[in-house]
Amino acid sequence: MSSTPISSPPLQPMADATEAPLESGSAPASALISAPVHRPRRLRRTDALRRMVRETMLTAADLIYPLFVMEGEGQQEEVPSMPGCFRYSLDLLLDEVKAAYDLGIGAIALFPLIPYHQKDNAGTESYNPDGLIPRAVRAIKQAVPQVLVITDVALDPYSSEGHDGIVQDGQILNDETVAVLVKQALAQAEAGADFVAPSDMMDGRVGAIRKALDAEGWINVGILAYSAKYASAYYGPFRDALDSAPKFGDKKTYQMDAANTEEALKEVELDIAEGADIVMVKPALAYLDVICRIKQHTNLPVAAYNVSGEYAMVKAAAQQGWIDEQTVMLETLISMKRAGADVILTYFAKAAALALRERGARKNL
Ligand SMILES: NCc1[nH]cc(CCC(=O)O)c1CC(=O)O
Ligand SMILES: [Mg+2]
Repeated sequence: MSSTPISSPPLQPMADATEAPLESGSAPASALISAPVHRPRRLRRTDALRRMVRETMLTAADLIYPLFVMEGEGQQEEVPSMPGCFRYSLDLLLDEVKAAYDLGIGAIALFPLIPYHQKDNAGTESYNPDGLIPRAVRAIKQAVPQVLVITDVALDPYSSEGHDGIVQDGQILNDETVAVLVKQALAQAEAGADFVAPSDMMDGRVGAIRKALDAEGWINVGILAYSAKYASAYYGPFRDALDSAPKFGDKKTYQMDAANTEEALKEVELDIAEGADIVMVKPALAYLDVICRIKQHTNLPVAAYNVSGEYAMVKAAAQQGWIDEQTVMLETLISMKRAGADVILTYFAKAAALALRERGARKNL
């Protein structure tokens, strides 16, 4: 192709490359190029204009901050595969919750590191009323009463097998597990949890938990259901954090196949019928289409879990100097909101809230 010379206007000094002058050119110089009727670039000309027509917003109030808690005092341990992410002993956890709340993050989700000697096949420790999670919930509710406390309902951190259910002959028992999950949820409600979040993917657990909560008078304790939770390799760093990797096999007989969407809609429908208040898709980034479909399918708030492996990928690339961490983080989170998520669980919660504060409501991206 021969290059047609196009005369351009003389270069003007420009203060900010992201702002274009009102008159950036003359009429097309060549008869070969006809002037377009529509010029979408008009709406991208200045920052104020871009902000005005921006379709999606991310705010700290959208975020849930997942936190790892462990026994001890005055201790925090960085998770090696999640730089910048720590397991906290209870006292230090309170400082982290306060710091997050002060940044405008209204909700936290708790996950426990359980010492191996407290683990067994039935996850008995999961419903100990004086266990690590009930103690953490009480302490947080005392120190920062306004923060919404969400507790994870699943056996894996408590399971000697590293599975989300009771194991028998290499199988994960469903109904027997649900009976334990119900006890776990009740212990958490008793401790003061605002929401319980079953992440186990046993069938029928949302209905069983709702029924038990209501029977015990916890009518205002909500259920954030991990409805479409996929069997994903993106959970690796989380399992490092809690030392909860399966001791045998994988989780494919209860978590979903990565290739399925219709099944996600079915899972969501069931959880809604069973009494879920919020439905969740997990992981988020590789499943934006699923978030989008579910958002169109229900009027309930939809949550997305920006999981540990998604966090680790961004951190690792940023540490290499290959990407700009803050901008990629915000771009990633906004993609989840754009797909239809109302709420995002993310290990970036504090960093994102800080970045939004720094950049100001003015920018967002
Ligand atoms: N009930 C288990 C649970 N709850 C949350 C996560 C993963 C979260 C993350 O990767 O950030 C997992 C891991 C798993 O299913 O093995
Ligand atoms: Mg289900």
